[in-house]
Amino acid sequence: MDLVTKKIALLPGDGIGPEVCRQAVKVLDAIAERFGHRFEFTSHLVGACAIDATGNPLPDETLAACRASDAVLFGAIGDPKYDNDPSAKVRPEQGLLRMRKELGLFANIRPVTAYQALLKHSPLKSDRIEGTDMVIFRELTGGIYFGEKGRTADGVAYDNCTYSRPEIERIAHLAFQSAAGRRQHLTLVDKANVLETSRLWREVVREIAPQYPGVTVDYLFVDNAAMQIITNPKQFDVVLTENMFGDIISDEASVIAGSMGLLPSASVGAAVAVFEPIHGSYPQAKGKGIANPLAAILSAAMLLDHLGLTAEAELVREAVDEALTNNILTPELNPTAPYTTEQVGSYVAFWIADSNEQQWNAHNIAVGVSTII
Ligand SMILES: NC(=O)C1=CN([C@@H]2O[C@H](COP(=O)(O)OP(=O)(O)OC[C@H]3O[C@@H](n4cnc5c(N)ncnc54)[C@H](O)[C@@H]3O)[C@@H](O)[C@H]2O)C=CC1
Ligand SMILES: CC(C)CC(=O)C(=O)O
Ligand SMILES: [Mg+2]
Repeated sequence: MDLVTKKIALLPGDGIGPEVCRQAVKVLDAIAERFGHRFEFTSHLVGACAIDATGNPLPDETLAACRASDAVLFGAIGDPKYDNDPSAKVRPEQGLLRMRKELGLFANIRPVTAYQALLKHSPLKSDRIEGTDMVIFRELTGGIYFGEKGRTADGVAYDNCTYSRPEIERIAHLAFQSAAGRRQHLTLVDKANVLETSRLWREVVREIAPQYPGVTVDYLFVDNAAMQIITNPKQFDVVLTENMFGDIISDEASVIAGSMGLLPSASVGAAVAVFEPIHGSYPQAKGKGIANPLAAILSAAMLLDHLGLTAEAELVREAVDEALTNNILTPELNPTAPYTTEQVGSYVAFWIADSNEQQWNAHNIAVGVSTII
């Protein structure tokens, strides 16, 4: 692979967003150093910090910077002062939703893996989850999150859910293509026994299926899917679903990996792609050094894949596996001998920088290297 120069827009956001983003940048810097690439980072406001500074959760400058970049790395947005004020008209989440809409990020791809080294930490039985390897394709710019919403004169609240054929078709094709390159199995999760939008999803997916003759298609109601994802996750390969169902079942699926701090995602569409952990701003953890940075780091690996840097992405994943295997884990996974957000990031970065030299003691590296890198 030739050496590359890439512009990466960083949108760290709120809460733990900046802490986990910092670790992902450290890891990308280690990749650049090792392979001779150049990643040019610029940082921009989004979410509550953007409201505080400008009154707008997605300033024009931020959107322009995303459009001018080769890729975007996003942390998380959200702040309790808005979560606890239902009457707030301007909210951090509007920044994230508008960014997705403006950049046309119609597909959010969320891989879920049961890591061998973490099976023992899972609240789920190992034999149920061992070998799980699924990817959730969540529609990201339609459905109830984007429908007309409001209150009527007599105080009734409403959120409309709409989907058009083209909105379903474009993500369904991506999901089918993914399934065709994996285990040839696609499950559409919907609520077609009740919702008209879900019936349209089934109709469209049924029409498209013959274009992918090798792929077996299953249809599952979302309530049933929520149960089966936990009790029998190995049956799933590619899961295709609408915006809100995908949001909910992917948080649930993070229990299979072991933590919300482990699930990365890629949001893709027509133009620039955004890479973001699936978790939120976890405000209770802000500044405490307890947030798991691996979801952000694995999102950076997806970013590398997207840029065509597959060997580099693979090295990041190897380094993460190494951290998991050596118990270099934040407290939600390792409460008795936890490492900090920064130590976990440093361990991964150090392993990338020096993975041919594996003589060192894992603990010393994680503790010592944080002052070096
Ligand atoms: N993409 C985004 O920016 C998202 C933003 N939000 C916003 O985040 C704020 C907090 O929302 P919550 O519902 O509490 O969701 P959250 O994802 O921030 O946290 C939920 C729970 O997941 C765990 N968790 C999350 N990230 C973790 C990490 N990196 N390491 C270890 N454990 C982790 C913690 O137990 C936490 O209590 C809200 O303002 C919400 O609107 C929520 C989800 C996504
Ligand atoms: C603002 C929310 C839709 C964010 C969220 O929960 C997510 O994208 O997973
Ligand atoms: Mg969510």
